[in-house]
Amino acid sequence: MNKALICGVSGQDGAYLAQLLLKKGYDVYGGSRDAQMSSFTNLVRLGIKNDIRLVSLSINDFRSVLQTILRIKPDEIYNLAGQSSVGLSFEQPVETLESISVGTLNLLEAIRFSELPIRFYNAGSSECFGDTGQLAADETTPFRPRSPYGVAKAAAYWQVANYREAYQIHASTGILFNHESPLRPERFVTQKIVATACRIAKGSKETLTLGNIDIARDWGWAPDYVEAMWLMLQQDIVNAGDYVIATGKTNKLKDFIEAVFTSLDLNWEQYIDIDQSLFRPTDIAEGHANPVKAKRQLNWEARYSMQDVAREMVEARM
Ligand SMILES: C[C@H]1O[C@H](OP(=O)(O)OP(=O)(O)OC[C@H]2O[C@@H](n3cnc4c(=O)[nH]c(N)nc43)[C@H](O)[C@@H]2O)[C@@H](O)[C@@H](O)C1=O
Repeated sequence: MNKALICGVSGQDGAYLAQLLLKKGYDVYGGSRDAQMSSFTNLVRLGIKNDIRLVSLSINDFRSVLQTILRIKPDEIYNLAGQSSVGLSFEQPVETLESISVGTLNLLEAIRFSELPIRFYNAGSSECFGDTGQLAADETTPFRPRSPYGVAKAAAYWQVANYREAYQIHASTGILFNHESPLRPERFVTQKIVATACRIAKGSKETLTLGNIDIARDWGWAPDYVEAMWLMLQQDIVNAGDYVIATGKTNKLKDFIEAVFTSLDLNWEQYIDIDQSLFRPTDIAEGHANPVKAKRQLNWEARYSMQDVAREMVEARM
């Protein structure tokens, strides 16, 4: 039986990936900073909490990483741990850099030290590209991050690339564009919109207070994206590398808002408030992606459009 260790199992992607690997027959170990204290609500919601071997693991602490790897001897490690909010990274830049960049380095260094044939997936991000204007970013597009989060993800990306070249480790970074689901917390804009709209539809007298709604993103469906992570680690070592994962379609945030409110028979323009304090010091105006390498190499394609994502998220709440 293949053994997989998911670092950051309590988050949206960790939970869906655990579900996928269990279905594929893996023995799944789930790492979380304090496994005794965490309630693992996402795992409970998917009904898989009791099927996962939960372990306390702080990827910022090399001793903790090394001991865990030597004890479990996993075939595959998925690094989904660390700060995930771009907005919060402006408030907590040091924690962001440490949890993402130092955390990834600790994992790579422990894999190298263990001399085990472990395959490694690293959660990268389209935030690394920064603003590419109308250009659809692919694996050759230079990074110009515009947030502490993007800077930290870019550093982790280069660490992975270096360990792959220098030590022939089977290591890949998935450069994932935005991907959403009912497990998204309200800190992210899609769930904030869906949760507020659903409350209004049920009679709440609130407004939806947002920051910059003139942005555009490539929004996909998280359960689709965890399949791409797994596929990267099933490649021959020559194809271990970096992959842009996205739908290839960009939508305005206003279109997402409209899709959600219209599905609830509401006119969104009546309920929106703009709060300048929610604007980020620097933001990405539009994100465009070209995921053709993933299609060609992994035979992976996004199945859900932005409209499908909006519908599924609303249905899960109503
Ligand atoms: C690829 C990338 O994807 C995600 O990062 P994100 O794109 O920052 O996601 P978000 O949902 O926080 O913001 C999207 C956009 O929406 C704008 N926006 C307006 N008004 C509000 C608002 O009220 N809240 C929030 N959160 N955003 C707002 C905000 O300014 C930004 O332009 C993470 O998964 C990350 O881990 C990741 O890697």
